[in-house]
Amino acid sequence: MAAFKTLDDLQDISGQRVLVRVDLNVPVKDGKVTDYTRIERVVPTIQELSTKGAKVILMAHFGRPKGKPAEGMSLEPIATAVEQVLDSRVHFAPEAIGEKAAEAISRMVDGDVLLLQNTRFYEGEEKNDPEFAKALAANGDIYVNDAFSAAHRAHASTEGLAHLLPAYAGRTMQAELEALEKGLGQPARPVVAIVGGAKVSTKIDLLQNLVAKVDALVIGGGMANTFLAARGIDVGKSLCEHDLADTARAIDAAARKAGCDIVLPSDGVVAKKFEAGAESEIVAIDAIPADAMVLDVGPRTIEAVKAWITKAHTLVWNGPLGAFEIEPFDKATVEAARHAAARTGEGILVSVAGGGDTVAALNHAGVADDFTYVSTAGGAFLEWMEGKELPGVTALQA
Ligand SMILES: Nc1ncnc2c1ncn2[C@@H]1O[C@H](COP(=O)(O)OP(=O)(O)O)[C@@H](O)[C@H]1O
Ligand SMILES: O=C(OP(=O)(O)O)[C@H](O)COP(=O)(O)O
Repeated sequence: MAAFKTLDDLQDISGQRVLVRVDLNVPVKDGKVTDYTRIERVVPTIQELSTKGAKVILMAHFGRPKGKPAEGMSLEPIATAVEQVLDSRVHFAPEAIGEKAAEAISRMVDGDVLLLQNTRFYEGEEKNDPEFAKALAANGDIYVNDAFSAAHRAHASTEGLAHLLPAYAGRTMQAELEALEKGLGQPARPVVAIVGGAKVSTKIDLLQNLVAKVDALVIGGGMANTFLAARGIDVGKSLCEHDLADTARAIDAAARKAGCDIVLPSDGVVAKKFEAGAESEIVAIDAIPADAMVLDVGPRTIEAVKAWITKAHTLVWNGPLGAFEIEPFDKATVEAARHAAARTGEGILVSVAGGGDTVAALNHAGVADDFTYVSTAGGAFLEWMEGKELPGVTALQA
């Protein structure tokens, strides 16, 4: 890994405006943050810069608002959550660029912390538009990227800005890369990956290379339905991206070629509604009712997943096996997590898990501290595992 500058290289920054890219894309339910891990992980960088007298200007995205303001995706409530964790005032600017942002920044005194509005409220962010990056850069003297979990995105705030201002890696960016290298640089075999969750279209391509790196790929969550459908199974109303059937088949073929076992659910827990208290039943995977959706893998699959964890010496995990936020659909994720934690405790398994919701799921299972390493990153972690370049990291090395 080519070196990048870190906060150790930043001397005498009192009064400087430091634009810090953080990942505040945290799980939220009924307007409340349900897992603070991502916020907690950026505290060291914020505090270090603030203590050194910098004006700390946080940039982040929240959700996928598609380039314009969207209801429920303002970062304003997240500023309050950051404030709680930091235990000191976090100001909020209702815009990320332009007059309102500049005005809020001009009111900052040394050591202040301010959060800018969701960068994805602007088309230029995801397009990595140089004009948008310039508009962001106009409000800063220095750029720090502490969002490892968004480093797989070549966006203006994660990549473009690094070319416009003196650029440094934050403490979390640094710690994540070091920990992943230490845990997974030379993984002991067998290596088992578990991939689940809901971000099917953005993660499915990663599996094509991942199968060459692991001995078994266990697929659960919404991701599994797309593979099952590609194999001709009727998944009813389940979360499924039918247009990705060819991609799923190509991954199946790549796995066969690489000698990687693909492990798909043999049974599922289905319900007609995705809500607490919804009636659910366990069905064989080829007997999913047309009007129901699979919200968790079933007990036979849980045993198969646990058997793979037992065989493994290294486990990489992104994406819950089911919709763990709602009982009883948390069962598979909780059981697999507890089993992996126990094997880790016995010194048999190196377990590395990542992703905003995956971390929340491990916290829900009460085992986040029992894994070898828990990354804040999901997609970025998988891309790192694949050996792909992460644009947000590469830009810091330029
Ligand atoms: N079978 C399923 N159907 C619908 N949603 C699911 C299913 N399994 C898991 N999920 C959802 O996937 C979400 C997490 O996915 P994702 O964002 O990809 O994970 P991460 O944030 O850890 O990278 C959770 O909110 C969970 O409810
Ligand atoms: O939550 C994130 O990624 P993750 O779900 O892979 O952990 C990051 O904030 C990136 O978000 P994105 O996948 O909408 O670009």
